[in-house]
Amino acid sequence: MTQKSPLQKTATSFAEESADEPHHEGGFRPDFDIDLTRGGPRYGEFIEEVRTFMDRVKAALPSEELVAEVIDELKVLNAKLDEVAIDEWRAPSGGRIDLPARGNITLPPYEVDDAGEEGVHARLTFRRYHLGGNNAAHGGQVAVAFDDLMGMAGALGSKGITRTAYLTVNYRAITPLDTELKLRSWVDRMEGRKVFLRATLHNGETLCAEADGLFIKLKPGQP
Ligand SMILES: CCCCCCCCCCCC(=O)SCCNC(=O)CCNC(=O)[C@H](O)C(C)(C)COP(=O)(O)OP(=O)(O)OC[C@H]1O[C@@H](n2cnc3c(N)ncnc32)[C@H](O)[C@@H]1OP(=O)(O)O
Repeated sequence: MTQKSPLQKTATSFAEESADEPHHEGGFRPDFDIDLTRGGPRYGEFIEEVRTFMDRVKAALPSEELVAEVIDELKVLNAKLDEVAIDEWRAPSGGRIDLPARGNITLPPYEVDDAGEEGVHARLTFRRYHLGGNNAAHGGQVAVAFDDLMGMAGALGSKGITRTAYLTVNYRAITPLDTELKLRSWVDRMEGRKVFLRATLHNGETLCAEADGLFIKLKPGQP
């Protein structure tokens, strides 16, 4: 890979700065610049197909026969993937920071435009599998996006590994599906291990939701 994304650049410098600290076996480990070749060059395409599958499942009215057929095919695929299951630290899903949402299938697919101590700017699109009702994103999915991208801003802003203590989301307007939205998250202030964060989610000029959260910097070894 010749060009690094903003998140890769920041994660690399974060990992370098953390290199002298005691190895952290708890929380989220700071070794972000790990092998981005895991899963191979088509891993992102694989994750995208999984997301498309979830969209199709959410939208489908399948016949009894089609349900049976899909079950049989899924059983074959699940058995193949079960053979290559590995621990969370080495699985590419969630660790491929070169891919949308780090290749994590449970996150709404986002692209980070800018990430650093000042905060994170990302674009994300909720889609059919995130449906709450009437073409709007499920509020829990909005909270997932805030949690992850505020956690990222918290980690980069505090140069530490943080966990969410509380997260308050205010839903201001419908969050549409299949629309590119902008999420911004930033550290508001820090008090010792307490990292207070804020975030906004916009559809153009419309504020869809905003959040404030407290993330706690973990002590070495803390789960
Ligand atoms: C580059 C790639 C990046 C990649 C970035 C990837 C980002 C992923 C982000 C995902 C983040 C998550 O979802 S994390 C998963 C969801 N969260 C969790 O499971 C956390 C569960 N809770 C816990 O583990 C714990 O309660 C902690 C760690 C949050 C805090 O425990 P602790 O470490 O023992 O700290 P504790 O002494 O209790 O509290 C420290 C201070 O915070 C205050 N405090 C603690 N909790 C609260 C609270 N809910 N509300 C108010 N205040 C609180 C205390 O009063 C105290 O204040 P004072 O007396 O000092 O004033």
